[in-house]
Amino acid sequence: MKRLRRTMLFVPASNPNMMVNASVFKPDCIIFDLEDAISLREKDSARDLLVEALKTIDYGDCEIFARVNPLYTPFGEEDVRTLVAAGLRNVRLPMSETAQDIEQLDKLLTDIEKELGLEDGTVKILGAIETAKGVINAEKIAIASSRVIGISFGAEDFTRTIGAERSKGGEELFVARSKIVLAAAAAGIDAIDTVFADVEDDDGFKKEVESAKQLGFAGKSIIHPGQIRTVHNEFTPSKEDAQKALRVIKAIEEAESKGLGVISLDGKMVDAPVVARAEKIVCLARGAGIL
Ligand SMILES: CC(C)(COP(=O)(O)OP(=O)(O)OC[C@H]1O[C@@H](n2cnc3c(N)ncnc32)[C@H](O)[C@@H]1OP(=O)(O)O)[C@@H](O)C(=O)NCCC(=O)NCCSC(=O)C[C@@](O)(CC(=O)O)C(=O)O
Ligand SMILES: [Mg+2]
Repeated sequence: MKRLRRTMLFVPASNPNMMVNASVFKPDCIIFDLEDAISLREKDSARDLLVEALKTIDYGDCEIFARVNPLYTPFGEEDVRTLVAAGLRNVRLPMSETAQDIEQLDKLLTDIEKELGLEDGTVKILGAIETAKGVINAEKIAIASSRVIGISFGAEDFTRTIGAERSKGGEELFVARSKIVLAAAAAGIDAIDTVFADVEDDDGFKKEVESAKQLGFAGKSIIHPGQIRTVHNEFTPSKEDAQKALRVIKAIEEAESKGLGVISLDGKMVDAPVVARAEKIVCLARGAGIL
């Protein structure tokens, strides 16, 4: 079954309280952060803490990622080596700007897997795109390695690199968000939308979540457990939609057995794209336990 990545909750890897409690809130994914939420002084101690957490805490069904430091920093390679040895299987690479950035990580992972006796390709990559250059290269980043299971958008750094302020309407983000969705769709991987930093602005957050769904993202990076419910509500089909999708699939199966490829159901045409959409709804609904 396809993994749901509706919510990816950032948790600073220097905060034991948050690290222990993160899965209680039931995000689909947890991203332990070693990059921007961690000061230079704490880089080594946060990595050590995360190793302990990976070895000792049961995070249940949550998919675990670590946002390592970029490989061009003094910390990146050490982060990847130490954490994979401790059991990490998903690396989020910040500041992914070119296919070469992903290829460099891919090669490092191949070496580490060999050293640890792991199967080649065990560790997956999520390419975090957060600069103008990264957005321009999104298609190449998305297909740079078979390890890439998704690409994400980081609007805080992106607006900085294009010299814009982040606005409530998000006009400055529109092209980049769409380009990332298209690149992910063409590669057959997930696109994950940006964080929304104002944890007290519920209305603004809801609008941004709605537009993320409308644009085609699979989910959203978030920074606070209070943001989980809004995202899950938007990205989970209702029971009614799921039942309707099942009827569509059943109807087309019956039609196909009679040699028909297109039919009418409740006065609406059902053809291949409608069926594909219905299958996606059923898949999401099953993953979320609705069906
Ligand atoms: C914002 C705040 C400080 C507020 O803290 P506060 O303590 O005031 O919040 P409260 O409301 O008081 O918390 C109530 C209870 O929830 C617990 N609780 C809160 N947050 C929790 C959490 N995340 N995980 C588990 N537990 C949590 C808390 O421990 C407390 O538990 P308890 O004491 O037991 O009651 C906090 O949330 C936080 O640190 N967030 C993560 C920040 C972070 O990681 N930033 C980096 C990633 S973005 C970035 O880098 C930009 C990017 O790179 C992105 C890209 O590229 O994608 C780009 O460029 O765009
Ligand atoms: Mg960033």
